[in-house]
Amino acid sequence: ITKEQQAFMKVIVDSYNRHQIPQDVTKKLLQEQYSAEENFILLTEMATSQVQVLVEFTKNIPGFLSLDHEDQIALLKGSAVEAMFLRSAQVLSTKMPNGHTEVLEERIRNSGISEEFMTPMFNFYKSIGKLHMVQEEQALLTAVTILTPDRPFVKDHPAVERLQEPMLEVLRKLCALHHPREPQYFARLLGRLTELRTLNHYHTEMLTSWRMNDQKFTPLLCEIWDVQ
Ligand SMILES: CC1(C)[C@H]2CC[C@]1(C)[C@H](OC(=O)c1ccc(O)cc1)C2
Repeated sequence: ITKEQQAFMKVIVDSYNRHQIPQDVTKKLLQEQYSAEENFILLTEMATSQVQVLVEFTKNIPGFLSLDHEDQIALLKGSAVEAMFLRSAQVLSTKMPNGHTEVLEERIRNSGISEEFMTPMFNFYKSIGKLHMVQEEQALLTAVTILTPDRPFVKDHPAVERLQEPMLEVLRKLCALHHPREPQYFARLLGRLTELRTLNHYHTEMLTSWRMNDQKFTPLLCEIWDVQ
């Protein structure tokens, strides 16, 4: 990894670590009582703070703010669900003190999300956990996901590709460095991005089923997912 690639990576990793989910959100997971409404409110807080963290992280991706402004919005809206699942998969499979993970899983299971969405979501968490990604890989994989050129309404594809390519190159080198005995590790990481895309569909279903039961989202979530 060259000197400038190291500097490039440091910007992304520091930003990824700086913008963690506020402790008060995760702390509440253990305290609040245990009804479907309470659980939904907690998940709403969690999702809202994850979107805020996503926006901050994205702004620090080298070159992102020099993209066309409408394309910046299109990339954020197009990747929000995937980035959220990626981050919560990492939080769930690594950072959570044990006991938290089970509580969070239980709250997710009892928040009015339909069962058919649960399975693919928890399968994804397990498949991410099994990869034992290091922090740099997590940060870069999230940045690669955000800089996906073929999101809906993106006008200047080549400009996004020019940002994503160096990211992929650094990620490839990182994988070889941290997983020397698994030559296919990088390919497996990118395979997770394909699995992530399927979750977009389930997520839309989940939002719709919540709306049916007249559940309230926050303005930020309404804006990023064009609901209400
Ligand atoms: C862990 C998750 C990624 C999984 C369950 C909670 C999440 C933070 C996310 O919740 C929402 O998207 C969501 C959207 C709107 C809302 O009011 C509440 C949650 C789906």
